[in-house]
Amino acid sequence: MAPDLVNATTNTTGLVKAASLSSRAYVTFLAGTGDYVKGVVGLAKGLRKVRTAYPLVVAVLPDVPEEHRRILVSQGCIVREIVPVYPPENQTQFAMAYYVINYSKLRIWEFVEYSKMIYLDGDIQVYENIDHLFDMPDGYFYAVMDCFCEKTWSHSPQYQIGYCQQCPDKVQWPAQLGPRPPLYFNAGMFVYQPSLSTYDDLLETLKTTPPTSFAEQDFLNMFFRDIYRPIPPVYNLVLAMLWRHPENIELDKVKVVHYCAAGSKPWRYTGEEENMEREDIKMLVRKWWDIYNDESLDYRRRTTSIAALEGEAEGDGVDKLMAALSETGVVHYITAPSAA
Ligand SMILES: O=c1ccn([C@@H]2O[C@H](COP(=O)(O)OP(=O)(O)O)[C@@H](O)[C@H]2O)c(=O)[nH]1
Ligand SMILES: OC[C@H]1O[C@H](O[C@@H]2[C@@H](O)[C@H](O)[C@@H](O)[C@H](O)[C@@H]2O)[C@H](O)[C@@H](O)[C@H]1O
Ligand SMILES: [Mn+2]
Repeated sequence: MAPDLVNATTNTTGLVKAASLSSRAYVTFLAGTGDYVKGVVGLAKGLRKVRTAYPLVVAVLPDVPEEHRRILVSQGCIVREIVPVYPPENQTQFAMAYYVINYSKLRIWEFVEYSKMIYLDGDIQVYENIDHLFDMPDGYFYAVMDCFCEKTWSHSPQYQIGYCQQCPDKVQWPAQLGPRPPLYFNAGMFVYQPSLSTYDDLLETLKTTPPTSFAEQDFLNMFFRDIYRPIPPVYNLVLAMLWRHPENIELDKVKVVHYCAAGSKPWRYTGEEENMEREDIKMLVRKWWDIYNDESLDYRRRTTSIAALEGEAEGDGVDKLMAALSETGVVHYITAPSAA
């Protein structure tokens, strides 16, 4: 029988109590056979560097190759295959053609073994611990407000009149365009609660919602409009903010960087696209690579096998074993396979 991994904590009476799986986790999404897997490896190592208490779940589409899945498991990720989600038949011109696969992100509402999750795009890096976001009040959808000033928004009325929610007083929203758009979040990072009823509602609603330029990001903004609560941009720096709204950003306070500006994906960075020659962009790309290349951040499963502990506790029975266990606090131990 294959050994099974358990997390165990020793409580005050020293009894080893198999802890239920932590009901919180980070989650990201990986599709395709390309190089986004580097983004996810970087994210896994970055979360380890900031010593998060929670695992990283990776929702993978069926087209993600076995080799990529193995790499993610070797970096301590929990790999979960999901079935793709497609929007209803449409002639929509997505801002980026590949955005159509991003609707598959909706599957993460089905991960109900977790009570709360923080979703992070694979092109995001976490530079300071953000575990405290899990403690925010339940019942809301937390995310950072987006910016409408990049060319990717040129289809929108906001862009055409020069309105952006990041500076709502710069260009007044004209009454003839109807009510000002509700606050709009970037869907590269959000705090949410998995729920089967919400999941079913999302998929049902999707069937009758005409797709729009920003695909699942637009859809999620519409769906969660009533419970969306903005959180500060330090939790998801949409890079364009650096040149569109520098007055709203204090770079040295940023905890999470979202490499979503054209040409900013660190693993594809050439520095040729607009704004990519900026010193702050070069510094952020270097920071990403420093973590990606840091072998000390690679995952090492601490396997204190029972056999090894029993060796230490030989002749002293279970209490010595408990003592050995409790010294190390939480241990990942592999139960020795049965002799049979
Ligand atoms: O070929 C792809 C494209 C996208 N993604 C995932 O979908 C997310 C959203 O896409 P992207 O970040 O490129 O959108 P952006 O934030 O740049 O608009 C990525 O971060 C990845 O997690 C992926 O795995 N493979
Ligand atoms: O599928 C739609 C995507 O829309 C968003 O990306 C956009 C958006 O942020 C624009 O505002 C920016 O101008 C643009 O650069 C950026 O790519 C999310 O980051 C991504 O996760 C995903 O939801
Ligand atoms: Mn992204």
